[in-house]
Amino acid sequence: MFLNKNIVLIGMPGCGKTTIGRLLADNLSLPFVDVDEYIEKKTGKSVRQLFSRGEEFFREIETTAIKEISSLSPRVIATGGGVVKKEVNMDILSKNSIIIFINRPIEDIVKDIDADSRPLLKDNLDRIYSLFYERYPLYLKYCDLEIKNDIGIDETINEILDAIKKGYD
Ligand SMILES: Nc1ncnc2c1ncn2[C@@H]1O[C@H](COP(=O)(O)OP(=O)(O)OP(=O)(O)O)[C@@H](O)[C@H]1O
Ligand SMILES: O=C(O)C1=C[C@@H](O)[C@@H](O)[C@H](O)C1
Ligand SMILES: [Mg+2]
Repeated sequence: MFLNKNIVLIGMPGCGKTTIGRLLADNLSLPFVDVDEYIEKKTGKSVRQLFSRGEEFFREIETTAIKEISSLSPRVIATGGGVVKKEVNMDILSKNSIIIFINRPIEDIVKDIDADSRPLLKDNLDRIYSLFYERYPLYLKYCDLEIKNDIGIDETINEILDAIKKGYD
């Protein structure tokens, strides 16, 4: 399949963006970029270290990273869970791309998630529910395609590939 657009994955922390993104990129023979990993490589600091200087500090770096990454296409881009908090991020990402919301049941996310490595959830895993209620409408608003990740990873990837082939509507 020939694609000249970026595929951008959005969704809650732990919904499967990185895992699915890597496999999808392999399948489509496209480069894969994970925004959190790009930021860590570029700054030489962990997301947790950057967050310790305040969320706003991290969000500025995130927006710059998104500008840099989306100027190169086509590729598969896995975003950080909070990317939808700034409209400017989504304006940049929506250019020449298919935005896919990976919708994984919150109960499955809670089972898997390593809260200690996540600045917004550390010491308060319950916060994931409030993040979910805040962000769910934003993920829906900004996506071109919503894909449920409620069975296996391979099934989810096949659904994405089918939807892209069919023109995703
Ligand atoms: N459908 C699924 N079945 C089983 N395990 C899954 C499924 N989807 C995701 N996972 C697992 O959930 C964990 C979180 O996935 P992943 O790290 O890809 O999420 P993410 O959206 O990139 O999270 P983050 O916001 O931390 O970047 C991984 O261990 C992954 O293997
Ligand atoms: O959900 C969030 O707001 C975040 C998710 C991670 O991917 C990181 O981008 C960071 O920890 C913030
Ligand atoms: Mg990830």
